Amino acid sequence: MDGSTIYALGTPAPTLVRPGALAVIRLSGPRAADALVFLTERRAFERGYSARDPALPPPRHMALRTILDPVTGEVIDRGLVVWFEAPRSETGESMAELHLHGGRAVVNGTLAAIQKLGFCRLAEPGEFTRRAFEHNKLDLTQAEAIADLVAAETDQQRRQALQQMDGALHRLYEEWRTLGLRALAHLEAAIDFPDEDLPVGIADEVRTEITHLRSEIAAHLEDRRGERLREGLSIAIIGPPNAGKSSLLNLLAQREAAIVSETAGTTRDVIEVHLDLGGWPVVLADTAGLRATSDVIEQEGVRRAQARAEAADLRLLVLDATTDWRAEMTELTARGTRWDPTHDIVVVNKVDVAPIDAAPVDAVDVVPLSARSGSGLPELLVRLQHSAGLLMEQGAGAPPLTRVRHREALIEAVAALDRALHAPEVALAAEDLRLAMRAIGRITGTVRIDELLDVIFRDFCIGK
Ligand SMILES: Nc1nc2c(c(=O)[nH]1)N(C=O)[C@@H](CNc1ccc(C(=O)N[C@@H](CCC(=O)O)C(=O)O)cc1)CN2
Ligand SMILES: Nc1nc2c(ncn2[C@@H]2O[C@H](COP(=O)(O)OP(=O)(O)OP(=O)(O)O)[C@@H](O)[C@H]2O)c(=O)[nH]1
Ligand SMILES: [Mg+2]
Repeated sequence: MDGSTIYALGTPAPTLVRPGALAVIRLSGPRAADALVFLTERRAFERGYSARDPALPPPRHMALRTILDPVTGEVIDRGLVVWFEAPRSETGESMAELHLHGGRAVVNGTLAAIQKLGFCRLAEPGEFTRRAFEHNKLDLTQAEAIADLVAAETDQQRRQALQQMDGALHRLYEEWRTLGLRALAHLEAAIDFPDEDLPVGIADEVRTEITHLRSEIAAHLEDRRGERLREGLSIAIIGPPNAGKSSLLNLLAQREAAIVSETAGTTRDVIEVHLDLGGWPVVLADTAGLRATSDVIEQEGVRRAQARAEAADLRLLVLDATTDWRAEMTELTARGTRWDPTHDIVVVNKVDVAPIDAAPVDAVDVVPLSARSGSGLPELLVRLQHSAGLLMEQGAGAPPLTRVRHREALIEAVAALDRALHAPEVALAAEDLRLAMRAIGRITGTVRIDELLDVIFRDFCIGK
């Protein structure tokens, strides 16, 4: 950190067409209070400023002030201001906030006025949060949770981000580090005070500790719910050509996202729409109808459809009630594509023209639907939410893994623990255990790597 005082607009930049009602500018750093006084008190420059200056409201109390250009004295706005005295602030530094009217001229005029002070600079993306990290207000998993909270589009994403912001992952990973460091201390004791009567290699009780730690981390790595929740549950709509897959996508998306036509083989590319399914974020993909074809472009479409069906968390098989859909269903669910009967769903479409008997087929439930009239949609939504819940629901247990960055570090930790368990010498086991703990420490930031911090905070928005 460079001891500078930084500033940024914390609300969206006002545009000509869309000014905000309000705009908030935040400052952080040793001269935040100076800036606030110089921006609100005409004679501050002349009389010399002190922390007792009446222009400065008591910490954490909002006050109404006239915002002035510090050089010309011109009035820019009349707004509310707050001062947070270090270390009781979001960043742990002295901070000031200006709550302004949201117009372009007001915001740009105030930003220019702050620049004119000569002792503040524009914040880089994520720099406020980074300073909070530097002042131990939060660890890296909590900083990442702030970015997730800002990006959260559904209730469930918000809940997960809040849990992580509250330190759930921080506590879990620090607990593992503590366990590992304890085992390491035992190993080091064995190196320092070798027991001549004992065989070389790690003692049984340390082995048990490491094995236990390894299995906890491995179980955490198995769990994909947290990542799914951040990225969205991937649902693939698949089925034979002309069954109404694109019609169903449009119905669920409530817009004409995909082209619908009576020609079989209309959809070739994968078409994605993002939905909020009762709090679960979903990426719904329409795909090309699955059939053997000599059309090269359609063949590529079928290949993409199959790849998406394979990769998806959940498949929605759409069949055409006016055809021999039972045979089609047996064929597609039994072979051809990946099929998971616990949460994948079969939809039989066009029941407006060909009503069906909705009894299960080969013990698989079918959902009758008319994408045209919308009948059957409520039942389908219930089924979809149920399946999403099965795939995503998190119990009261340990918090789930949420990021590839964490996953990669934990995979590295497990590999190092495995090496430690098989090490021929205690000293080598200790070194591997140390590497495992370093990998976990990188997740929380306890083990600090500057390049990593740059990468993490670069993805934040400016002003966060
Ligand atoms: N106006 C405004 N609203 C905002 C923010 C902000 O910076 N300004 N936030 C920006 O992220 C979020 C709130 N986050 C905050 C986190 C910590 C502190 C803070 O003052 N912490 C002190 C005191 C804690 C206490 O009194 O309990 C500290 O940690 O020492 C303030 C805001 C959302 N809303
Ligand atoms: N009667 C009736 N027709 C429907 C229904 N849903 C879709 N259709 C019609 O079926 C035809 C095919 O619909 P699409 O949604 O394009 O079918 P698709 O499965 O995406 O077809 P491909 O992209 O070619 O694989 C269109 O003419 C639709 O209007 C329905 O519920 N009832
Ligand atoms: Mg289609």
